[in-house]
Parts: sequence; structure tokens; C-alpha cells
Amino acid sequence: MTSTCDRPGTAPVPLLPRTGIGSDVHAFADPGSGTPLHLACLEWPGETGLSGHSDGDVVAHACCDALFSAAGLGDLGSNFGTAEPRWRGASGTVLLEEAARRVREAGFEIGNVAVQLVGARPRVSARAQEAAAALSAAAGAEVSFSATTTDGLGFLGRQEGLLALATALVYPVGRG
Ligand SMILES: Nc1ccn([C@@H]2O[C@H](COP(=O)(O)O)[C@@H](O)[C@H]2O)c(=O)n1
Ligand SMILES: C[C@@]1(CO)OP(=O)(O)OP(=O)(O)OC[C@H]1O
Repeated sequence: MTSTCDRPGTAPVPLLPRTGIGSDVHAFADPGSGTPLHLACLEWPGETGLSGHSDGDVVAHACCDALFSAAGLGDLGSNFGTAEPRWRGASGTVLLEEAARRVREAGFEIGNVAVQLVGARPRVSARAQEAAAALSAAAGAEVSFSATTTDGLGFLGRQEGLLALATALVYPVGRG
């Protein structure tokens, strides 16, 4: 994998930053199951949780996906396979910390990540800054967090689950 645009007969251009994209969807668990909701590396008391092999944190997962995409390291599933017991119940914080570590281990630094939650509940605006801070702490880089709804349309409007979309910017770290 190269990050330069070397053309024959020309001087190599500086190593370029790279962008990535990620997304994740999880269905809500049965409201009677008592599954807690973990979202954006935070707990949301009194809200219905998301089902999944891990804690189902779609916001953290989308950030991981975007980071792996930017660094050319595959995606969430290829890095944190559901066949691996160590990821069962894993928190979004643990997965995002590990994703950021793998990106850095691959020779990149993280510029920033932007993630948007799409869904009607929970209402997150009152905790948006707290969420951004928790995500940023896990990534060790700036993560911006926003939210929107689908105006009642589709599976998200029917509150069957939640979607998160993310982009990431990474840049190669020069060696020596
Ligand atoms: N789960 C959500 C979704 C949205 N918000 C806030 O509501 C604002 C309006 O949402 P739209 O669907 O009209 O984009 C949005 O800007 C968010 O601040 C929220 O708190 N929780
Ligand atoms: C996160 C992993 C691993 O626990 O499982 P899930 O919690 O089901 O989440 P998903 O978005 O399906 O990504 C696959 C796996 O990497």
C-alpha cells in the first residue's frame, strides 16, 4: 500500500492524507430483555439496548469502520470477528481504542473522525458534547458527534434499530 503519487520522471509528492468511510446498523433488543443501551461510548439509562455480539454501540462501530477504511485495514468485521470470544460483549470504548491502536501501528496518525447517529431515540443532543468527549478519548483524536432522524421514514423511523455513519481522516507518519 503506498500513499504517494509517484509518476515516472517526477519527484514523489508528499505522503497524502487518506479518508475513510464507515457505517453500522444494529436492531433494538426486545424491550423486556433488560439489555442496556451503550451508544457513543456512553451508557443511556432507561433506554432500550441494541442487540449484537458486542455491546452493539453503532456509533463507536462506525468510527472503527471509518478508521480501518482510511488506513486500508479492512473493516469492523475483518478486525473484530464474531468468532473471537474476546469481542463478545466488548464495549465501544474497547473496540475504538483497539481500532485506533491498529491504525497507529500501521503507520498512520488520526486527523479526525466525524460520526452521525441516525434514529429517533434516544434523544442525544443534551449529551452530544459528552459523547464527543468519550469518543475522542477512546480514539485519542478529535471525534465530532451529531445526530439526525429520518422524519419517521423506514426502519429507523419505526424505531426498529439505529444507524451510524462516519468518516475518518488519517495521515502517514514519516519514519525517521
Ligand atoms: N436521536 C436524535 C436525533 C436527532 N436529535 C436532534 O434533533 C435535531 C433535529 O433532528 P432532524 O431529524 O430534524 O435532523 C438534530 O439536529 C439533533 O440535534 C437528537 O437529539 N437525537
Ligand atoms: C463488533 C462485532 C464483534 O463483536 O460484532 P457485533 O457486536 O455484532 O457488531 P457488528 O456491527 O455486526 O460487527 C461485527 C463484529 O466486529
